[in-house]
Amino acid sequence: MVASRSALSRAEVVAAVTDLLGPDQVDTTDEHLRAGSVDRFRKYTAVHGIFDGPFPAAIAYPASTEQAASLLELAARHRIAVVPRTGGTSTEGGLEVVVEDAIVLDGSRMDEIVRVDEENMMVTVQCGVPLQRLEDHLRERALTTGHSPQSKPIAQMGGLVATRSIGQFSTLYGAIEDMVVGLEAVLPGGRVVRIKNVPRRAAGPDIRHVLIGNEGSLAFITEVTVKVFRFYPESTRYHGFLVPDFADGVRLLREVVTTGYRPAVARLYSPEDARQHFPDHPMDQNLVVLTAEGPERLAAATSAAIEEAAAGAEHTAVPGERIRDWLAHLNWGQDKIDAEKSDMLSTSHLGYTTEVSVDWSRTAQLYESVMTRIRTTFPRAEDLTLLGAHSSHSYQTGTNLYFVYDYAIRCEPREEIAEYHVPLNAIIVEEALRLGGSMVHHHGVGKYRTPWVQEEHGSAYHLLAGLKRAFDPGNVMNPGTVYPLDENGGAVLDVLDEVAELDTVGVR
Ligand SMILES: Cc1cc2nc3c(=O)[nH]c(=O)nc-3n(C[C@H](O)[C@H](O)[C@H](O)COP(=O)(O)OP(=O)(O)OC[C@H]3O[C@@H](n4cnc5c(N)ncnc54)[C@H](O)[C@@H]3O)c2cc1C
Repeated sequence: MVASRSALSRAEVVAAVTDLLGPDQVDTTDEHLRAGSVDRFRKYTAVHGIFDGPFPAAIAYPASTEQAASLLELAARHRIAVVPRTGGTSTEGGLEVVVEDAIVLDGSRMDEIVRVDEENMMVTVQCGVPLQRLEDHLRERALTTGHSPQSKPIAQMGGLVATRSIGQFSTLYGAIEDMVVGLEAVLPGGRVVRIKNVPRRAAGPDIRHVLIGNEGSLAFITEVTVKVFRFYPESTRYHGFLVPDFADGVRLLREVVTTGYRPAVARLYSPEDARQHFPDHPMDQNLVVLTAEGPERLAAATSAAIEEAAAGAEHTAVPGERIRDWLAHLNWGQDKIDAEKSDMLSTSHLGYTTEVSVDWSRTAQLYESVMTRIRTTFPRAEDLTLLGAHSSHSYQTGTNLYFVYDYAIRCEPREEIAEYHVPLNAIIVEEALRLGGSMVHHHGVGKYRTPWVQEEHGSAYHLLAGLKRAFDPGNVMNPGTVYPLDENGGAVLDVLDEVAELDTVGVR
């Protein structure tokens, strides 16, 4: 916990925010402030009503970009910490409040679908539009964003862009950074910037990327324009293959993707992970899932290529309908979140995930090394009830690994994070970095992966640090997220010399 650096008292912060927005747009309900001090990284302690603070002074709901700008001006003037939020599905501590008397800046009331431009194939929305609502709106016009993260029913466009999210059909449509055409955001201090919507340009570095993935640590995203695609639901083909080894599955995914075909879904599940989705899944087999969608002839050709690639590998086919029915229920709405809460309470058991990425040649090695290290070195390994992984997003050069771990909690609820979640997360992150991969594939750095962010970027941390220096030198925006926090509430911006040295001699 870090003390507020504002000269304003907690009551004065609340009064100033209420003066700006009016009482209907400011929430100071104790219960909401407590819940708003954490995210799903602390879902187990939260369900037990354990909140250790600090608690925000207020949750502010701007109704417009102008109001968001005046809030950020106020925050900069008085050095009040700000934690941006939209859908609230964050999993890595991005919403955790670590500085006293902060303001949670909640964009969920900025929820207008501003414009569907069918001619130029893009849609402009405010940050608080839930992706599901946008998709429903587009599907009525036979269009889609192509974005389908599992949190689609709840996550909102501002957060989806701010975290560099990715959806289940990423091999075909790309991740959010491939979809964003232009944006509007408010910088610390209240300056509004708009990045215009053009198909492509070569006017210097791509400034969209200053905002995409900033996790609220540099700016508050108020409006987003994303591409839309024609939607062809009737042409989709579903494929499933059981393969004996995880490495066989990696080879099959690589074969399909690098041959030049673009399946929509391209996934590989370890036996343990597959079993949680298909209760009769054989424990000596891994599951590869591929789908083909798009215009009929393209989907047919992709489907044929998938079958051809599978024919070159030892496998047992899974009926396509099984894959179709399973995919239809993969997303998480509020119903599943609520069911998980009551399960956690009644069973003292939960599941978490850590997602990383690595190149093709080291994917199977990373899978094996994490599984082995957790089984042999994690002191509470006997409490694990599930340990597995899947690859869910593949690229020309490699893929991601999404480790899943469930455990029975045999300690006080308050100790769960330190005893289980943090050390398990650390093993996966460390192994990914050791094998030259990235410590985070799509959930964001949040607050819990900042201990490794300098190692992640090496000599290039200088560039990331420069953005903080340029746009938020007072470290008002989401302190402790992406950039490690120092004891005075500032951001740690030094490059780790030993890692930078490895870069310059070409070891990394
Ligand atoms: C069940 C479940 C399934 C998930 N599945 C996926 C998945 O398939 N793919 C995936 O990528 N992620 C997934 N996630 C993670 C999460 O849904 C994503 O990170 C999502 O993009 C967060 O969107 P949100 O609107 O909920 O953002 P929030 O949770 O509100 O915020 C997330 C982060 O972005 C910042 N932020 C929020 N709004 C803004 C803004 N307007 N401007 C600047 N910063 C902002 C916050 O400070 C925080 O750091 C899943 C999460 C859950 C709980």
